[in-house]
Amino acid sequence: MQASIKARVPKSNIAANASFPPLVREETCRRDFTTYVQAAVVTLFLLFASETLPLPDHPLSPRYMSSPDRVRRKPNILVTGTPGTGKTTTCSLVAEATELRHINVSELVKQKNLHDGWDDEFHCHVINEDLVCDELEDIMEEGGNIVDYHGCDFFPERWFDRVVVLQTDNSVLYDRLASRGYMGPKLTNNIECEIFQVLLEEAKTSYPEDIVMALQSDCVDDISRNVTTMVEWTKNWIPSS
Ligand SMILES: Nc1ncnc2c1ncn2[C@@H]1O[C@H](COP(=O)(O)OP(=O)(O)OP(=O)(O)O)[C@@H](O)[C@H]1O
Repeated sequence: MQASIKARVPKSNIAANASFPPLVREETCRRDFTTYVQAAVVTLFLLFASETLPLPDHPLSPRYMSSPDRVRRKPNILVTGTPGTGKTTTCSLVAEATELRHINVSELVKQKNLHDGWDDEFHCHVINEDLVCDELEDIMEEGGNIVDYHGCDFFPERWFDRVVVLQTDNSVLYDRLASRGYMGPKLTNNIECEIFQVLLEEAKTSYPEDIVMALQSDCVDDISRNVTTMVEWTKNWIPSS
């Protein structure tokens, strides 16, 4: 989960330290007792100061340190699944009913150029996962988001309280994607992805199993039932203390 680690470190720190890894490693090996004492004093000072001072983006600043434990007042939901399974339709309905902020990652990537160019074979942008995580870090920490993307293993695990994987019968999905103009490898790859339940496996290996939920999305009734389930869950969600 390199992206998640990187996403926790403010961009400015990543840039500043980008050329230093060899030096840091050497210095670690050479540490003596005095260096440890100095580090402890600096750490204690920063911890004390963090209560009162608006420290800049330092790895020991409150922004960095409190991230994993900060209590969200509203939950974050990730809705994932193969393209065409109904993520955007479902998320926009849930967002309307709950006032969660709908984040369509594919749209965000296009709008903010969070990509490494265009893939001619699959006719899509090549997402830059680090840029996406950096872009979303602060709003995800606040909570109250429903994130929609056909992938899930690069987001930090701590962002989500519930991960929903939408699934669609292969023949239904084939027709849906074909009617959207998908063809060739883009069409077959997505259908294979659905047959082998790639997204469900990815979700189960990336998040605690008890927050991952698979929901069928073959017809309009399924959408309506799934929206009701997710709205109910959101309304009953209790922040962990
Ligand atoms: N359960 C469903 N029943 C009927 N139609 C559906 C269902 N789910 C999605 N559709 C239809 O399939 C098309 C694709 O839906 P949608 O854009 O919500 O999927 P998506 O998973 O967000 O796709 P992508 O990942 O490409 O953005 C839309 O025309 C939508 O109306």
